[in-house]
Amino acid sequence: MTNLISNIELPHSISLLEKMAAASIEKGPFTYVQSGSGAENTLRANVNAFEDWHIVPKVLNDVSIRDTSTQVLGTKFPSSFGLAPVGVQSIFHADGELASARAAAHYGVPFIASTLTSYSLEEIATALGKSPRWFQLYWSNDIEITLSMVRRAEVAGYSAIVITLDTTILGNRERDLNNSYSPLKLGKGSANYINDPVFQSRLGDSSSNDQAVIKKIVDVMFAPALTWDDLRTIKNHTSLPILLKGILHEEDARKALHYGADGIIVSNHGGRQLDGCISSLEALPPIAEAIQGNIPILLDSGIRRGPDVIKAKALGATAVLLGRPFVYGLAVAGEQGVRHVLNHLINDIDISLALTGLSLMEQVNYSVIRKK
Ligand SMILES: Cc1cc2nc3c(=O)[nH]c(=O)nc-3n(C[C@H](O)[C@H](O)[C@H](O)COP(=O)(O)O)c2cc1C
Ligand SMILES: O=C(O)C(=O)c1ccccc1
Repeated sequence: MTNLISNIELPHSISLLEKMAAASIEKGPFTYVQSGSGAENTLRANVNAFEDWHIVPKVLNDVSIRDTSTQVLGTKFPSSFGLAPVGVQSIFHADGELASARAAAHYGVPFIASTLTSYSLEEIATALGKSPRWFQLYWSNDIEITLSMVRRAEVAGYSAIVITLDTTILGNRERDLNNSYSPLKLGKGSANYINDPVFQSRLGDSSSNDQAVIKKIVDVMFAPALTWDDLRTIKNHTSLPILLKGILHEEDARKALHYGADGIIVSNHGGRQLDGCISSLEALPPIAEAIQGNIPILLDSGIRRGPDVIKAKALGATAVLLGRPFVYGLAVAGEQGVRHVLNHLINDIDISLALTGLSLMEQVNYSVIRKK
């Protein structure tokens, strides 16, 4: 790995940073973060969807003092965005999630730790100190492993569980297949399993055989047989709020309400799962209509700049999550690179709010946006 760790000036646009990341790390991991599934139609649609909406700014509103924050289930999002769960971050930088967690903590930006991390959820919690954190659960087909991870997340101070539902199986990522690149098979997303007492108890004699451990993780990590009724199990075993990630259909938004979800995340996994599926921003308005303000709605997939956050808020999102951009910062310069990306977006969001003619993010609504 050849991360550029120096005092060089980092660029103030994500597309330039993406190019630097491509030059900083090997082709396999770079393609892993950049690519989407199939023809990458949804990957492109996620970004392009923001061009279908225009902000209609207002003037003479005294925007001298501003507040871009929002609250989601008792967690403060200082700039209305948090970091999306991204697994296997040690393929981008040796410090992996510890670097991105420290950068998030520096700005008080909420961090969502994936199940498939390179460092354990406890190590990530230590890197975060008192900074806000949620745990993203890949519900295992072994329910005891699932519940064990939820218990560990509670103990380590995670204040919500995000259950990702769009990954019943992995999407068809052609460019990764062409590179024969699979971080999981390299054992890069194993930390939460090998540190789990229930998972360990499942290993028996094979606990010292790395390949056997990886195979066991791959065997248990997803649960394609899951149904809505299974959500009751988790609600019976934790008092933490539950958010459902990967909702795109308004009927599912209604079901989420019916089954007692505390929040939803409108997401297509950054165009990495079903290619050809709807962009997150296009999916948002009917979902906001179905939810009627009953529970918070987060959105990810395609957020790159401050105006994107204004548009998502105007169409009904409470807050948004950032995926690839912070990973590009991580690949280029570790914690400092992630800090750079966060600082840049924090400023861009503040500037965008002021120039929309509003002083509070909570004032952003449908009246400041128009469809092209
Ligand atoms: C390298 C990479 C790894 C990811 N790993 C996970 C994961 O472990 N769990 C999860 O729920 N989503 C995962 N995602 C999806 C993100 O949480 C998020 O939905 C997506 O990146 C948002 O789109 P954006 O990259 O356009 O911002 C991953 C995304 C990337 C790029
Ligand atoms: O790549 C992903 O989108 C993802 O969710 C993931 C993360 C780590 C390992 C395997 C899949």
